[in-house]
Amino acid sequence: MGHIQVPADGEKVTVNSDGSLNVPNRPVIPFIEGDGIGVDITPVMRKVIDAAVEKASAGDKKIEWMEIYCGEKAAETYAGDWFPAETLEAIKDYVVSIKGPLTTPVGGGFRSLNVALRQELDLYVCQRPVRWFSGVPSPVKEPNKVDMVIFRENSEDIYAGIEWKADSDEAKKVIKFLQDEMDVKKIRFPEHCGIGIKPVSSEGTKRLVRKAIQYAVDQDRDSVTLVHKGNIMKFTEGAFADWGYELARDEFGAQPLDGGPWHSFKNPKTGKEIVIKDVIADAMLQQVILRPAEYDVIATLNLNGDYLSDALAAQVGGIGIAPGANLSDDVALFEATHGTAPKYAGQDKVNPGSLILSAEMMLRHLGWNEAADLVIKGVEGAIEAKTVTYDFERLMDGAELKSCSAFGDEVIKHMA
Ligand SMILES: NC(=O)C1=CN([C@@H]2O[C@H](COP(=O)(O)OP(=O)(O)OC[C@H]3O[C@@H](n4cnc5c(N)ncnc54)[C@H](OP(=O)(O)O)[C@@H]3O)[C@@H](O)[C@H]2O)C=CC1
Ligand SMILES: O=C(O)CCC(=O)C(=O)O
Ligand SMILES: [Mg+2]
Repeated sequence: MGHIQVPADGEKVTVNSDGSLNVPNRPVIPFIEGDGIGVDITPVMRKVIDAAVEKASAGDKKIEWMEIYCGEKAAETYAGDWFPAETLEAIKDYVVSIKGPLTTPVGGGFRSLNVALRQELDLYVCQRPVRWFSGVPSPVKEPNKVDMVIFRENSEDIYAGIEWKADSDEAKKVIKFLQDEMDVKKIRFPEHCGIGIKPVSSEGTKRLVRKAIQYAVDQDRDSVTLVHKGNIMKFTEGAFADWGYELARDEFGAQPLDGGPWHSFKNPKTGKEIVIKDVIADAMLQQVILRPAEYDVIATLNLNGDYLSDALAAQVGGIGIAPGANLSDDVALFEATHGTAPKYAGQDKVNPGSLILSAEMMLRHLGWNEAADLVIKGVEGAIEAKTVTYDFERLMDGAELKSCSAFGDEVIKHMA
């Protein structure tokens, strides 16, 4: 049975044949509140975005929010169904949505609903910009040099969820197949061994790297770095780098630099050189700390991208201020990088910045740039005034501690 209440006054965002969006003045935007701190941050995000849209359009435009359900609230609403089909349909049908974080149990229990949403909707790009806002406390000396955009592959890698528990019939069968038919002798302890499979394809890699390079072209960026662990996982992570370079040559006319492996090509829009390079994932984690100015757009596989997202966020103040988007060729689902932070749930305490900035990305995606600019102005103003949530306050001298909702009000105040 349906539980989604469609707002009477709104209209759908639609996709034109060239992929551009038709955005009415009162678009219906589905939102998932989210588990844990979702109850705190989602209403604050909505209030901030409504204020920005109203101010930017002098009241001509308004988002018609439509609640859709996934996770704990879905289980309550849909008699135990954590992942209602109606929710998936709405995200597809309404084209642009936003979600709070959803809980995933560790070890046993159900698979990640966040990952399932990305897979079911083929939201193959996870785009996570990482930039510093002046005044945000950071553990590094020059956080202003961090300005990177992660393009994390969202549909493949070990996140595909092809794994079997140790001692299960399936794990035993796969191990026996590997030993008997593939001559595999390297499983160190085959008796009680869990098995996971890591699919990485040419198609999956190329569609992700294409988006990353196109972004570098459109946004006048200097480089795209392919991050991989190809020295160890040659046919998955190594192939990711090879296919990335191949795509850069075939579709963007990149040529090897000094005999390779790095490549470069001229940005057709600016005439400036864009370098395509690759770095091995472990080295990358120290490079981004020691030499952040050398990295710009990053294209990487699913697990590397997950690790890099939180690590890079720490350099610019933590995952309280780390936004993101999950994108297919036509559907967009915006979400913060962080999770449900259960110990803070319902306390009106955490930083709503990540979800607010995810919504800021959503406003730009809709073409509502004036409203997006106001959100940035408000966030910058609230941080500069040192009126911040606990995560920043504990690291800043002379800051005034604000609750989650009071920080949202500060953001709105500083839009003026
Ligand atoms: N996309 C999604 O929906 C995601 C869901 N998850 C899920 O969330 C659950 C909890 O995961 P966990 O590993 O604890 O990671 P979380 O990201 O939920 O929290 C880890 C820590 O990050 C800090 N943090 C997170 N969000 C904020 C915020 N808004 N403001 C300030 N600080 C914040 C807190 O640090 P401190 O303790 O220092 O204050 C918190 O304890 C798991 O079920 C996990 O699977 C995880 C990531 C993404
Ligand atoms: O799905 C989850 O529970 C975690 C996902 C995650 O960490 C991420 O997408 O960054
Ligand atoms: Mg993560």
